[in-house]
Amino acid sequence: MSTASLSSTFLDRGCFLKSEERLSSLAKQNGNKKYFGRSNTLPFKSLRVSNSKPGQEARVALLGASGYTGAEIIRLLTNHPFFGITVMTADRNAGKSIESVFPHFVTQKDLPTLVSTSDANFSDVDAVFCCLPHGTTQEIIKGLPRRLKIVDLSADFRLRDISEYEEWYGQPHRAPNLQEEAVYGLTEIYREKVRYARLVANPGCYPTSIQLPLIPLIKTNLIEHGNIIIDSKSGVSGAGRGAKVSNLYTELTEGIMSYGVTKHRHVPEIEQGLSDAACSKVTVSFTPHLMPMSRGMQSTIYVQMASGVTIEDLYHQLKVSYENEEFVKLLDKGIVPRTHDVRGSNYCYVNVFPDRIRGRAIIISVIDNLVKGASGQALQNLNIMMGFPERTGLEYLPLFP
Ligand SMILES: NC(=O)C1=CN([C@@H]2O[C@H](COP(=O)(O)OP(=O)(O)OC[C@H]3O[C@@H](n4cnc5c(N)ncnc54)[C@H](OP(=O)(O)O)[C@@H]3O)[C@@H](O)[C@H]2O)C=CC1
Ligand SMILES: CC(=O)N[C@@H](CCC(=O)OP(=O)(O)O)C(=O)O
Repeated sequence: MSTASLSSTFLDRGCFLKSEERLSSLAKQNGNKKYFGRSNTLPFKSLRVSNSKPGQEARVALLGASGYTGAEIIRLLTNHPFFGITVMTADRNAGKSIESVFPHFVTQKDLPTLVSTSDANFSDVDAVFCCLPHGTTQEIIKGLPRRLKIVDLSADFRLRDISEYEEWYGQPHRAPNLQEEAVYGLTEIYREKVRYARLVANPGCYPTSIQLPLIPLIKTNLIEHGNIIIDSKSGVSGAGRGAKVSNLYTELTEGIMSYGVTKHRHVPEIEQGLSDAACSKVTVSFTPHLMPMSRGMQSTIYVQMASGVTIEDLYHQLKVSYENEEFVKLLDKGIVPRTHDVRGSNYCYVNVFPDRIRGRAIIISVIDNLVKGASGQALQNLNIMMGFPERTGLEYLPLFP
């Protein structure tokens, strides 16, 4: 596909802000291949594209670079032609080089040394990925210069209702004014709001895997709103890199563990998104499980179809909703989505199956919790906020097996 035809595809889809001339010149600088067209770059192959020197296009600060989602953003940005990382922060690991924390970055010699967040200098920064634990993030983001575009991966700005945040997260909200301007970054659903946002609250991994298939079906009244049962499973990287007894190999291997039963903090986030789609309050039964795998997430969702609706209607609606989307794929009928098939990629694979109980359907959705469930979607959002094509730096095929 030519540069011109690809860029007009982006224009048609409303995913593109730069002028054609600028795109062509940027494409030329990159040998016309890293940025345009589909790359077959293998996941985990660490490449630094020729013009991605820090400062050349957009300068990024990465807060929480020594955590799992921070590392995943570094990996994705090594293949991004327009972002350079100028600041990286850590807490216990402040003062270290990134390769001493993550030896898989040994080839990335031009990454900055980790500093503590309080020592970070934002004068050479245009945008921030905030990969810090929830609860610490509001204070830190409140202190950042207002000219910065921010994508926050924590849960601190996801719930519009401050009292709901305080109830589910057990602490006062420390930046209620910023909450008002935060845009919820489930990209495929809120793309136009993301485009003009200064602060994006990146969705949780479970809510991403659940809302992507359910929102189109709820919006079109194809499923009952009062009878949604969600069973989700996550790889252990979803819990972060911090040491916890419950994440020890011995506690996890050869077993499955339900947790947060009846009270997981993603419930209000899921219900907020589904209620918005329904224009009325939607409640769900949701149980997450920890699986003995490092990354990957599956949500199996049991729904009651509305009166007169068939499985064909559900399939057709998902097809129509996502046929022009790069990162959400409805599989062919009968094909079961597997976490293996999206590993290391920004894809969400979905399918819908008729239950043997008349009138019910089973939806299966898979993502990589660290990519579409966190860092990949965060980059997708920042690309849009900065006017770069949405899939830049995200064109990784899944790593299989
Ligand atoms: N893991 C996942 O799949 C997903 C995670 N998220 C969210 O993204 C955020 C980051 O998650 P993840 O990368 O997994 O977490 P990690 O625990 O792996 O990393 C946390 C990072 O924050 C730093 N940090 C910890 N405490 C503080 C503090 N008080 N002040 C400043 N920095 C601090 C850590 O530094 P150091 O290591 O040096 O101590 C580390 O760099 C969390 O809010 C998480 O809930 C969202 C979706 C999915
Ligand atoms: C396996 C595991 O522990 N997963 C995390 C969710 C990861 C995520 O999406 O977290 P945030 O909402 O904080 O961004 C959990 O259940 O709390």
